[in-house]
Amino acid sequence: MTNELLSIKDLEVWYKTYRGYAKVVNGVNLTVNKGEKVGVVGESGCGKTTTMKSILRMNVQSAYVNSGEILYSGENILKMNEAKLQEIRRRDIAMISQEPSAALNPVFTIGEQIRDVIRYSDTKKKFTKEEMQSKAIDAIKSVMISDPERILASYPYQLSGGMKQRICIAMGLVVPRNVLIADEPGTALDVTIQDQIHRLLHNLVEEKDMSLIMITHSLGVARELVDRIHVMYAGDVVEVAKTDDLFKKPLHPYTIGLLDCVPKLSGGGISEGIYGYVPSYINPAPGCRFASRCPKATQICREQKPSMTSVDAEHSVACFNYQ
Ligand SMILES: Nc1ncnc2c1ncn2[C@@H]1O[C@H](COP(=O)(O)OP(=O)(O)OP(=O)(O)O)[C@@H](O)[C@H]1O
Ligand code: NI
Repeated sequence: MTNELLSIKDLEVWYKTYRGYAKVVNGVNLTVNKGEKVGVVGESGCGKTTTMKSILRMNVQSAYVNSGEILYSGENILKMNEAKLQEIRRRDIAMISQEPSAALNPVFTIGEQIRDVIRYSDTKKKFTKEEMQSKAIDAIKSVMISDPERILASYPYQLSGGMKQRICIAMGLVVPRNVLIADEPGTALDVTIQDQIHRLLHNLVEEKDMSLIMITHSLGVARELVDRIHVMYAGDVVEVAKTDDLFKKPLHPYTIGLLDCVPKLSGGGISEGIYGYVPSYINPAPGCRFASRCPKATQICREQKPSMTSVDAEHSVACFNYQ
């Protein structure tokens, strides 16, 4: 456990809504080791972004952390003062948003924005203009964009969606950091570009020996990119395993349903997927949140929340009736 760099413990995040609290994140546990690539996989609305935004305390005002800890190098980020939190954001952990356009400021050039990231990464050191420009150029080149000078002088609206997403990656990597959180980079893009962006991210993270938390809907994408997978359903982590083990021996009925959605080269038509949808987070039913959609649900599943059980050293599942 000495290798553990970031760990989320029993995190609960609720949103205040006019109908009452939406109890979205329901006691999530998640760990990332030094240099490890971890995936968080689950369908839309299951709380991936809410969980990830909690790490850097970037959730909207109406989000409320009901309980839990987020330990980074042993210190609880949720309890840090503002100055310490800023330092972590500038130097330790970067997050690439699901929406690149929202992450870039429309009134500043790309160059101005990248130079700001460099400038504030070390407030004691004074970078010269030339130093900052050369770092910015290297960052743009590293994400496979040619003509970096022109790009640095451009405004976000002058760039394509794929370029903006690359710029966001460049901004996340321009300062050496320990952890990169990538929230579905590429969802807004076509599949070929998405794939290129995933590869690029994977290679850059490996080159710099950073840890990666990759959020995605798709187990297929996670399989290509990460060492270990956390499967998330309706605010709960329901299964954690090394990527290969998860594919060889999926245990949770939800994971098995998700795997049916991964397209197979051998064909076999379109799978049925998982029937139903993520339940409401306002006044959620007791018990396992997957019970209403689960082919294996029994009485106990509707009454008690299953806790995480280790089946192997590195494989755990939260289910009363797993395979
Ligand atoms: N500001 C908010 N106020 C109220 N509810 C919210 C707010 N933001 C998100 N939610 C709700 O929290 C739940 C989880 O949303 P979240 O964005 O974390 O899911 P996600 O897993 O990242 O989904 P996606 O894959 O579509 O990005 C959803 O039901 C969503 O409607
Ligand atoms: Ni999301």
